[in-house]
Amino acid sequence: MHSIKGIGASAGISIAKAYCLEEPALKIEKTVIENTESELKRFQDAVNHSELELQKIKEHAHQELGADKAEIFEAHLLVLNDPELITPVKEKIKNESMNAEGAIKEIADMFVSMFEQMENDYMKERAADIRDVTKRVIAHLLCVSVPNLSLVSEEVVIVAEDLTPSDTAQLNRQYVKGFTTNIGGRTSHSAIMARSMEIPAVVGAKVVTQEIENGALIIVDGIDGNVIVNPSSEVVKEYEKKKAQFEEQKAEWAKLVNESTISADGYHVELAANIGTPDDVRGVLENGGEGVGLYRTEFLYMGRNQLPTEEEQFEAYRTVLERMEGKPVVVRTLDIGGDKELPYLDLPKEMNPFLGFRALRLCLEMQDMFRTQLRALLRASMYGNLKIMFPMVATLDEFRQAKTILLEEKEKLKSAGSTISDDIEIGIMVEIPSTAVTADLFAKEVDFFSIGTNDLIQYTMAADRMNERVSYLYQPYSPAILRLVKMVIDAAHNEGKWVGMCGEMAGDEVAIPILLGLGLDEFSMSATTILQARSQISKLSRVEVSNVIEQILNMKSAQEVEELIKRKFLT
Ligand SMILES: C=C(OP(=O)(O)O)C(=O)O
Ligand SMILES: [Mg+2]
Repeated sequence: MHSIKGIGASAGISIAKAYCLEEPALKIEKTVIENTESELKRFQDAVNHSELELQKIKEHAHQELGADKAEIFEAHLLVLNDPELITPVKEKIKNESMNAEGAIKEIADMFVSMFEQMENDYMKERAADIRDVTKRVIAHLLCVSVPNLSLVSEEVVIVAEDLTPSDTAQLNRQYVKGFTTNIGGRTSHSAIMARSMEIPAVVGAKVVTQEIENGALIIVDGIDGNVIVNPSSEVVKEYEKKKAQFEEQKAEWAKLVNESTISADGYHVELAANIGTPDDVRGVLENGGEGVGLYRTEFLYMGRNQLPTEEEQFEAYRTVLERMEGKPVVVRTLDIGGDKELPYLDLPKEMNPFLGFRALRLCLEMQDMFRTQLRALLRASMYGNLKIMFPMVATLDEFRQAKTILLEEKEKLKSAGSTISDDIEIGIMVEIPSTAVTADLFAKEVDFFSIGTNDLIQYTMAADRMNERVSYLYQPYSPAILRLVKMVIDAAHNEGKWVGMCGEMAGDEVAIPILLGLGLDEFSMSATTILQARSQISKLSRVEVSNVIEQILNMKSAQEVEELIKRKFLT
C-alpha cells in the first residue's frame, strides 16, 4: 500500500478498481506528399468524421450533464470549423506538400503554446480544447481509435494522464466512481466537470499513471487530495467510514439550500457567488446563492478577435439579471491586463503587467470601449437588481472619473428615451493597499466595497499570486491583511455602507470565522462552497469570534492566527 498526493478537485471518497485509460499512440511523422488534392480530401474526411463523433458526444453530454456542459462540445465544433485553424493547415498541405497529420500538428502546437503561455486559466482551457479536437482529427488520419469511456460497464476509478472534456462527457456515472489524473488543477475542465457530476476526483497527482496498475484497488480521496494504492482492509474500512461521514454532511448541507445565512447568535450575512458567464447562474441557484457578488465580465471579451458589441453585452447582462430574479448582482467592469490579455487590443508588452496599464486604468483611457460596456449595463438595469463595481481603483480621483462617465452615459441614454433604473448602487473593489488604508475617504462616496483579497494580498505582501516560489508569502491570515480588512469594514460601516469580499478568502473555512467576527456583510465565493459555508456560519457565534479579534490582530504570524482559529472555531 502507498499513497500519492495530488489536488482534491471534487470532494468525496471513492473506492474501486483502477481503469487505466490508455492514451492512443499517435505517432506523427512529417512527410512530403505528392498528391496534394487527395491529401486535402483525406484531411477533410478526418474533419468530417470528427465532427460526427463530436455531435454524438454532445448529445450524450446533453442528456447526462445538461445543456450548459454540452456547450463545451459546441465550442469544440467551432474549433473544428474555425478557419483560423483549418485554413493554415490546408495551406501547409497545398503550399508545402506536407502530409495532413504533420500540418495539423504543427499549426495546433503553435496555437496551444501561444495560449498556454498566457498566465490565464481561461486561455489555458482554450489550449486544452484545441489539443482535444486536433487529437481526434489526427487519430482519424492515422486510423487509430480514440478510447470511448461510455463503454465502461463495471465500477471503476479512472486513472489517466489527463481527462479531456470529451473523455469526461462520456463518463457513465453509474460505473465511474471517481478519477485521478497526472496533470490539471482545481480550475481545469476535468475538475469542473467532476464537481458538476459530483464524482470524487484528485488531479495533478503527477505519477498515478506510472504507479497504478490496471485492476488494482484504489481509494480516491477528493477531500484531502490523496490517492491510496492497494489499501489494506483496515484502511478500506477507515475510508468507508470517512465516506459515510461525508455523505451525511452533504445531506445536511443540502437542507440549507433555501435557508438564509444566520450565525448561531442570530446575525445575518449574505452568501453570494462569483461567476464568469451567464451559464454559471444555474450553479448559483442550485447551491442556494443569495446573489452574485462578482460577475467577472472579462470572459465576454476573451477568446475572440474583436471587442463584444453593446448588444452582445446587453444580452449577457440581461440574462444574468433575469435568471437571478431580483437577487443582487454585482457586475464588475472590465478587468483586463495583468494575467488576462486581449491580443486584439494590441497593447505594448510591459515589464510589470500586474503593476501596469490594466483594468480601470485602461478603461479610463480607452473610453469608447468603457462607455460601450457601461451603456450595455445601464440598459440591462431594468431587468433585475444591478450593482456596478469598478476594479483596481487606486485613487479617489479614478473612482470619481469612472462614476462621472457612468452618469454621463446614463443621462445620454435617458435623453434618447431609454428607461434606466435609478437604484443602481455604484461601488469599488478594494484590492490595492492605498485604497484599503484610505477606505474612510472612499466610504463617503461609494455605495459599497467588495474586498478583492486575491490582489490585495499580492500587492500588500509584494508576492506574485501565481509564483509558486513566493507562495509562502501569500498569507490571507497574516495580521497585516486582517488589519487592512478591518479598516475597510469599519470605514464602510461608519458611513452606513455595506462591505463584501469576493477574493478566494471569503470561502476559506479558516477565514470565515474571522470575517464574521470583523462584521463582513457579504461573502462571495465559488458556488459549490456556499452550502458548506452556510452550515459553518450557522454554528458560529459572531459575538464569540469578535471577542478574540483584538488578540488575532496582535498575533505575530499568520500561522499563530490559523492555529487559534482551528483550535477554537473549527471542529
Ligand atoms: C476577486 C478578485 O479579482 P480577480 O481574482 O479577478 O483579480 C481579487 O483580486 O480578489
Ligand atoms: Mg483582482
